Amino acid sequence: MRHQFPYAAPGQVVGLLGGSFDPAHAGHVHITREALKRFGLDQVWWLVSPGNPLKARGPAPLDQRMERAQQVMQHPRVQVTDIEAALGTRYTAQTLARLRQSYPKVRFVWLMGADNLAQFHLWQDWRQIAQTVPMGILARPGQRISARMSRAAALYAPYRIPGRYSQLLARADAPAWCFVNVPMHDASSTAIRATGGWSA
Ligand SMILES: Nc1ncnc2c1ncn2[C@@H]1O[C@H](COP(=O)(O)OP(=O)(O)OP(=O)(O)O)[C@@H](O)[C@H]1O
Ligand SMILES: O=C(O)c1ccc[n+]([C@@H]2O[C@H](COP(=O)([O-])O)[C@@H](O)[C@H]2O)c1
Repeated sequence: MRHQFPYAAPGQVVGLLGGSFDPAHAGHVHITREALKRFGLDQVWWLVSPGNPLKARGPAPLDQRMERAQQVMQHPRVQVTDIEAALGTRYTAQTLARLRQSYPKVRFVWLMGADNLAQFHLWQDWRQIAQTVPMGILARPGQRISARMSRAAALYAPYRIPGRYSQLLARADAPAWCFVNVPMHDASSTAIRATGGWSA
């Protein structure tokens, strides 16, 4: 398997969008483009996961998900990577620790959809993640309330940057997070799998 470690210049701000991408879809592309703009990011790297530790069902093979993701996401400032397979990490806290070691002069921002903020307190070392990297949260249909009411949102409420100041997130010291009410896109991998979308 070919592993890819992208280049980032010292001082650049890189958004990380981790996901199963099983398969990648227009919703992923939409939030990536919005994140680049709203958080003033230099780049976004997709981290195509070897397998979400909280999902019982294994995803499609990584090579297949990488290939589809590369077809779907084409933008000069976005890289589709299998960094976690290369590092041998599955837990985000471990991935972030390794990336910060490998790219000491790069600022990372963790990106996720609102559904993942709602579940964030179930992740391994979630407080450590929140205290290490700024987090940019993007609206997702049906998830606004559960995200805002979540345990992580409550614990880190004093550190929330209002959406209208989203450009400040990347340069803020963690903990810092920002929920942006971007126009919503209702694509989901579950819906695509249910309609046999992998064969499309
Ligand atoms: N339509 C969308 N709007 C906002 N965020 C999204 C959207 N689709 C995916 N995301 C976010 O992108 C990241 C990767 O998502 P993932 O690959 O799990 O896709 P998914 O559509 O949520 O998949 P599944 O339905 O299998 O759970 C997650 O942070 C998720 O919240
Ligand atoms: O580290 C964890 O405990 C953890 C638990 C659940 C999900 N994640 C990460 O969250 C990202 C989104 O996962 P998914 O399956 O919802 O696309 C992906 O990078 C996963 O590795 C991480």
